[in-house]
Amino acid sequence: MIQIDHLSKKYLWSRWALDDVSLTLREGMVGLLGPNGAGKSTLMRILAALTAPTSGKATVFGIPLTRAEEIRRMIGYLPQQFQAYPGLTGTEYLDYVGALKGIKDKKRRNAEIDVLLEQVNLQDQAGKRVRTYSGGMKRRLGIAQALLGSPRVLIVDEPTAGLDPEERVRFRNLLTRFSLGRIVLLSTHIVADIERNCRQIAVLNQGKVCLSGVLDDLQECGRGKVWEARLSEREFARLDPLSVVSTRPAAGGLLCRIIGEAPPAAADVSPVQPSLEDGYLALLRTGLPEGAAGR
Ligand SMILES: Nc1ncnc2c1ncn2[C@@H]1O[C@H](COP(=O)(O)OP(=O)(O)OP(=O)(O)O)[C@@H](O)[C@H]1O
Repeated sequence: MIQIDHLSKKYLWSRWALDDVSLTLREGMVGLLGPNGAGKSTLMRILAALTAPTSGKATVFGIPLTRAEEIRRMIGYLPQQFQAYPGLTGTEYLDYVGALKGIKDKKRRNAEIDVLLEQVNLQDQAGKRVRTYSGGMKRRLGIAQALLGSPRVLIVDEPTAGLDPEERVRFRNLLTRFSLGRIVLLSTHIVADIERNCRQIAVLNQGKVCLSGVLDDLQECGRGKVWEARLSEREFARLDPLSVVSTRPAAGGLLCRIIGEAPPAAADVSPVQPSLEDGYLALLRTGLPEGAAGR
């Protein structure tokens, strides 16, 4: 379990990147959602013992962040801007990381690297230098280095950025398998990345936790706030653009999915079931529904 108590972080010349964050993260996949600048990467770097908080504390399986070496040995981390040495081959790079992670036995290291290369679908490129890899291939190498050594906690910062749809699905399945009996903390601003496979989610906005719970809690945030309206171009022009989730052409104008506390002013409007993404957008735009506390 990861226990986070009143963590705050302020960078020099910046507003609070994290503002009194308290969360309990349990075994399984945990999705950390939030818009750009919400504080996701900052929270992850703090939990990986790479940045110190300004105030507050956290423990990872009972070990406080102040025991940084122990924390780092327990955690696999894929940063948002992952870089590997360009002159090494994929295998050489993983071998180097494996040695750093304390896998001393060369045979064991090689065996683990072979399995990982296959899991991230890099086995055919493993002998080539990293400088020749595409962005998606580098990302997959980053995922492999984070999984190396089977850490008890895996922290992956926007891991699917730059992956094609097929690799995205492969990666999601890999993480789900890996999360059995471990904590996998995955940050994203793409709701589809956390659909189905996350047991727990937390939503950050402007450094604060605005929801901690399960996927249904997020979907509930959209209840009574999602509308489908057939609009003329003139009606559409009067809408707040931020309230429109999607539009498609329809007879006599546009069919729009709209988020708002009240239905849009239009003749042809009906309420619709919120999707998970609607719930997320409604939460960011209109806040928690009345009486909701998350868990
Ligand atoms: N090294 C830094 N120095 C100063 N300010 C920083 C630094 N790193 C992050 N910030 C600021 O802290 C806030 C949170 O940034 P952070 O990168 O943690 O957000 P994020 O949710 O990961 O965003 P994104 O989804 O865009 O990656 C932002 O306002 C950002 O500008």
